[in-house]
Amino acid sequence: MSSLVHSKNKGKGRQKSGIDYMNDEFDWMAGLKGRMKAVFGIDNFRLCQQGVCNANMDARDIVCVMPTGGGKSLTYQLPALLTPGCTLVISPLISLMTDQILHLQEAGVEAVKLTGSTSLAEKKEVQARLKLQAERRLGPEDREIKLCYVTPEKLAKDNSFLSLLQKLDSAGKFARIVIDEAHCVSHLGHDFRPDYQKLHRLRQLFPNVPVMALSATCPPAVLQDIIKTLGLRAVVDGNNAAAEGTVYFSSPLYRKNLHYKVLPKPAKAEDTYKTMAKYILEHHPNDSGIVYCFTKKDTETVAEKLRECSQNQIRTGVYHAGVADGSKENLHKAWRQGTVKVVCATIAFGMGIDKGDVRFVLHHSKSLEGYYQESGRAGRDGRPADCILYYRPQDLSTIGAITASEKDGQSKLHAMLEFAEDLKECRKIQFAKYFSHSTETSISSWATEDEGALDNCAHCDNCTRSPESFDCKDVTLAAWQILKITAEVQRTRGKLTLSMLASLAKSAKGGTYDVGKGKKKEKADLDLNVVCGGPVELSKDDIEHLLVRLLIKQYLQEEYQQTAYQGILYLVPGPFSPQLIHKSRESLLDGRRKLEFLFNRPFRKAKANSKTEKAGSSKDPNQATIPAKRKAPPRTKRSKANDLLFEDEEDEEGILIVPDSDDESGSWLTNRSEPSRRAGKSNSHRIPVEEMNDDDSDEVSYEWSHNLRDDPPAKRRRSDRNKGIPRTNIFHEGDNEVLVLSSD
Ligand SMILES: Nc1ncnc2c1ncn2[C@@H]1O[C@H](COP(=O)(O)OP(=O)(O)OP(=O)(O)O)[C@@H](O)[C@H]1O
Repeated sequence: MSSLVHSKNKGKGRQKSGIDYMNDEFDWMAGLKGRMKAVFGIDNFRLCQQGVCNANMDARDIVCVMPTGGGKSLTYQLPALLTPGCTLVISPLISLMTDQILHLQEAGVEAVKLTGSTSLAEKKEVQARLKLQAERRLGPEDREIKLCYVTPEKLAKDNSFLSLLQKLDSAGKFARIVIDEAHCVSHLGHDFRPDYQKLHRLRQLFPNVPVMALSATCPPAVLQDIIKTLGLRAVVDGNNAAAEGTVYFSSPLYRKNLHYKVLPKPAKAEDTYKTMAKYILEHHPNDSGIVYCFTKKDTETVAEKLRECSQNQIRTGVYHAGVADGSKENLHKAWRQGTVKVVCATIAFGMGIDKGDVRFVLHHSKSLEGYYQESGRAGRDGRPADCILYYRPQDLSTIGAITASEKDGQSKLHAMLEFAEDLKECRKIQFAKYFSHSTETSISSWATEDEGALDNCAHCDNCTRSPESFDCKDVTLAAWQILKITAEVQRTRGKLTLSMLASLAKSAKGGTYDVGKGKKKEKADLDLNVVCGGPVELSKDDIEHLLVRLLIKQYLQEEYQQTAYQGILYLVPGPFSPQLIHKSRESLLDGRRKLEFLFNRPFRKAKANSKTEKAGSSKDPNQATIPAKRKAPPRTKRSKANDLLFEDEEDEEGILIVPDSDDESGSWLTNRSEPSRRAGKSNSHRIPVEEMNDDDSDEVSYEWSHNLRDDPPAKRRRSDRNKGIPRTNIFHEGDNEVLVLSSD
């Protein structure tokens, strides 16, 4: 063990079978709690913090997995104050360190950082202080450096710094090595960093200095990789730990105070800015928040537009990798002081950003991983916060083109679309299912002390959605028509984007579309009466949502084409298309087999209202987003068996019948016409699909009230025997039900 004098095994936490580090009877507990209150202003430990602090005080090697914003920092910062010597914290991002150090210095803790961009003078000063510490030559006025933050790159390259650490170790002044974001060690993790792999040297150089690895995401394979790379011993349970081994702690991944919602994204960018500004002014006029954007340019545009749309009431700032370091630090300060309220940022802003009172995070995400991760920046003080995902079906085309070349980009986008299209299943359960599948993290990680992983959260948009706000529609015929159209377009070597396909399917008789490429491009006619017996009798919004659902269910699939200027995503018949398309129109109508999805129920607004829309109109889907009261309705414990064992029914002829329980679609876009009005407009002539315009005199919108709703009647579905579609199984892991998603 470390040459430091630790209170090892002095406490009363040692049980017969092992040490229960969650116990509060350790000798150091009063000291920990006193400093926690005095320095950090925190009264009580949360999640597994107490156990981790105890194991830390006991000089154990530790792996701690806690959700983003859970409070990992306290688990090493607090013990560092009560342990002689300096704790080394390896952290991947300079913004992360800057933020942490600002906090610590404000609290009167001696914390420093050494990175590639540290000035020579500062570096010399820090090293001189550490040297004095190592040589035990600190004067009565000198204060020990308690926490020294470094980047892995710095550690890998700077041998003189390593030698200084060795001196500290020899003097018993090297308290601990903390590796933050430890999943970066593993090439199996989503954020592998080569310099993290070099950290294996630390155990060789400092065999007696305890190591602590922290992460918010650590599936079993990544955990094994971390243990191996860092040279740690096998893990032992923090509640019942053997005297040897790496003490392992984990906390539920679900944070109750985060309210997840998917909101409709208007078709036009200008309208999206207005929608966001309105949302902020109505629900969070004085709160801090983050708007995550895709590109650096977007961050600047959004920041400017939010200011503009709110007549400068929303004070915005910009953060992305291209912002100069000095400006970043200024932004951090302004944000923390509240002179900037809303940061418009790329994902570069986030890791380690520790501002407790972020009350909302707005996303336009391309993956559930991103949405979940970035949502973690909200509500770190434990108070309620909103995590909004803006979505519209056309995101498939725009985001799909961006992610087409990314590893797993398509499957991640599909998962995100499925999440966004879902009007019924609790968001927490959706996350739990998705992450247990995609990261092989046990689904029990989503259980809290009082709630099972598969219990409804009772406060997300789907849990609070009014049953009057959506309809279940039989779209068997519409789906058949769409597939007929795509088959015909494919036969003639044409291509249609989601928007073009929706317009074409909706046009009264048909339209034209492009066939061929470049100079050989020509127009082809498509007569809907001939191809599929007429136009699809759904609104264009509903058709767009239906297209996404058909894509998710593999009746359609994407075809990506890269031009000199841009990537374009087309929709073409998918692997399951033949199952539906070979039916005759008449046989679809016999009612025996149905394809049903949920759609948001539209309501009609008078045009005058839409133009002079007043803040607070309860009918506006973008306004009634927050339940009037945060009070969660009595938790409805769904029957897990009923909840989870939905399986796609497959009739004897092989058509998938999708029950409404989890295959729903919603139509959220505003400013669109209804079928009847649209039909009246374009009967007489054919127009190219790109030119079709669905503007109409009345505005159709959708109710967006999130009232308490009854649980949907559970339906059972048989297994989808088609390749690639996950199946669900449940078994028990301890007291928890474990859901396993597998593909045939
Ligand atoms: N026991 C507690 N009670 C109340 N607030 C706490 C507690 N522990 C930590 N916090 C606060 O929670 C916030 C998040 O803590 P922290 O930055 O350590 O999260 P984290 O787990 O490191 O998240 P990330 O993975 O994003 O870095 C901080 O503002 C911190 O002060």
